[in-house]
Amino acid sequence: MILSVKEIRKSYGKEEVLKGITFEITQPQIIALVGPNGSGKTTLLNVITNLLSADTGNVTVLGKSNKDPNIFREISYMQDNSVLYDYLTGYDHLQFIGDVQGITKEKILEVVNWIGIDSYMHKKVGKYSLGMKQHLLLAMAIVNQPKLLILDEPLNGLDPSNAIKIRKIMLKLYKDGTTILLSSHNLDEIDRLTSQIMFLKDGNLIKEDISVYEKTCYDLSISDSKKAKEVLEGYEIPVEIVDDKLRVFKEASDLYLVFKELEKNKIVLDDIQKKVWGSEERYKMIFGEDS
Ligand SMILES: Nc1ncnc2c1ncn2[C@@H]1O[C@H](COP(=O)(O)OP(=O)(O)OP(=O)(O)O)[C@@H](O)[C@H]1O
Repeated sequence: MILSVKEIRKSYGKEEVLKGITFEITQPQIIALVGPNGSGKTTLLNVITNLLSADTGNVTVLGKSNKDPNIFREISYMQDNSVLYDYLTGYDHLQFIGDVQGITKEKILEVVNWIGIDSYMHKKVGKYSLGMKQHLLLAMAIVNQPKLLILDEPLNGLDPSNAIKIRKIMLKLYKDGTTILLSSHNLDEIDRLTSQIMFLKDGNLIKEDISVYEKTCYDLSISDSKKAKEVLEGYEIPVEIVDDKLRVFKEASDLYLVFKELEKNKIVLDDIQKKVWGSEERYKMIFGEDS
């Protein structure tokens, strides 16, 4: 078991932000935590890493309670840049982690090189751009070669080429066996990283593997969406009713069976629209178009 989160509840005053969050990560994977501003993503990540106490519930990380400080030898948490000290250099930050965790200078320099912060690691952080700070935070998070890497908005403030670079680094870490749990508002980047998404809505998690929806889908305007849904689900064709239309998650070449079944059941097809499907569409369905 990599991560087990059970029945976590957390309130600030009267506002209950997390209403009994439960999930498990059993296999190495990349998993994204997605939700509107203020939905509780940072609160949940802070509870998982024990920076914040939950009101009820418990968390175990790699078989140990998250209250055990030794877990930070095997996991890392990349928070926002408020954890950085302006008057220290990037290298000072890394060296401090190295000293606490017994990481060699060679290993630190290897990570510095890989993340590409060598040219400015001896400058004071107060002079860094937002993107430079994000790179340093990532270097600090991976220098201990964590088995579980938790990242709060790692792509925040990155231009497209740096977002691509950080994505490649995350994919390489995953390939080498690191499990990554990240929160992000950048749904396009998430689609390139993973299909495993946890949507945080009204204090509850909706956990989905969006790859089951395929990458394209078709919205069919038909005479009886409800009946068509029943019929097609009998053939294990993934469908959903959206605004009275029937959304079919199939490639064009597989639609023949759909049309055949509609005809057989005397369901009239008026219109068909192709849609490209990704986490953004799923987000809009869960939170509404305007969120
Ligand atoms: N220390 C605190 N005291 C009181 N309320 C807080 C505190 N921290 C967070 N909140 C409230 O809890 C809710 C969730 O905040 P949180 O920062 O976890 O959301 P988030 O999903 O990470 O938001 P964002 O996407 O904007 O970073 C918000 O309504 C916020 O105002």
